[in-house]
Amino acid sequence: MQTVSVAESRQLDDKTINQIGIPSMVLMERAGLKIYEDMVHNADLDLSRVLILAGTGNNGGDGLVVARLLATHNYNVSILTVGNPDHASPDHVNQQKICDYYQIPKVFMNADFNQYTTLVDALFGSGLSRNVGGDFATVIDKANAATAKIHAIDIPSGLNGDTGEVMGTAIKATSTSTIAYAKQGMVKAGANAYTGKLFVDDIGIYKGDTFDNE
Ligand SMILES: NC(=O)C1=CN([C@@H]2O[C@H](COP(=O)(O)OP(=O)(O)OC[C@H]3O[C@@H](n4cnc5c(N)ncnc54)[C@H](O)[C@@H]3O)[C@@H](O)[C@H]2O)[C@@H](O)CC1
Ligand SMILES: [K+]
Repeated sequence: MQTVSVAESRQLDDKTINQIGIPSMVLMERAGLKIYEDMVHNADLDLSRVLILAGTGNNGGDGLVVARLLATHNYNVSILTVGNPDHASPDHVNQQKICDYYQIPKVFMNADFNQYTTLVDALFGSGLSRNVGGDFATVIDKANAATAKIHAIDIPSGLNGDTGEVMGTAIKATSTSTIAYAKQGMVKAGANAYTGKLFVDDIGIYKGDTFDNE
């Protein structure tokens, strides 16, 4: 399986958005659509009650697109936002406004995760930069202890995308939808216990200038 480092992944995202000119909200929509499709076609997941665990960056933004697509297809879905919304990324803010239009229910830190059949891990992706603590660690540990299965977006939160090390604590997912390429750390020995079944989603991120037209 072809893999990239976290830095390479971020460079490819940056090139796609800032040099090639595909707007980041378009990429986020495509990511959310693919992840939604991975989830609805994954027989391992029971989507009768879904909780989106959203950080305030763009990984959380992907999670909010999934929340909206589930809601507009009549799935029962709620959102738990973790972190300071005042520091949310611009795309996350836009996605939250769309979720507000659809009045997708919000729950808080005291939510009982055992009420849900599937948790979507959208806490951190390629932006993870230090060990996980505080509310993020509480939510990750509570998710892992819950009866619900977990579908992770891009990288199981807390897993180091380069080394596969656990940064304090990390989500143990049933399945992971990773964007464009798997990240190097996700294929290291032992990482499979965190990623579960891996889906690699092509969302139009730059992959090179040569095309095979045969
Ligand atoms: N439209 C886009 O820009 C795209 C975004 N994508 C998604 O965006 C993700 C990357 O998004 P971001 O760069 O916003 O980063 P993340 O959403 O991964 O992280 C959010 C923020 O969390 C903070 N943080 C890092 N480590 C922390 C810790 N231990 N405790 C508390 N806070 C911490 C950082 O300030 C970081 O900016 C990808 O993994 C992918 O899911 C992809 O869908 C590709 C396209
Ligand atoms: K994640």
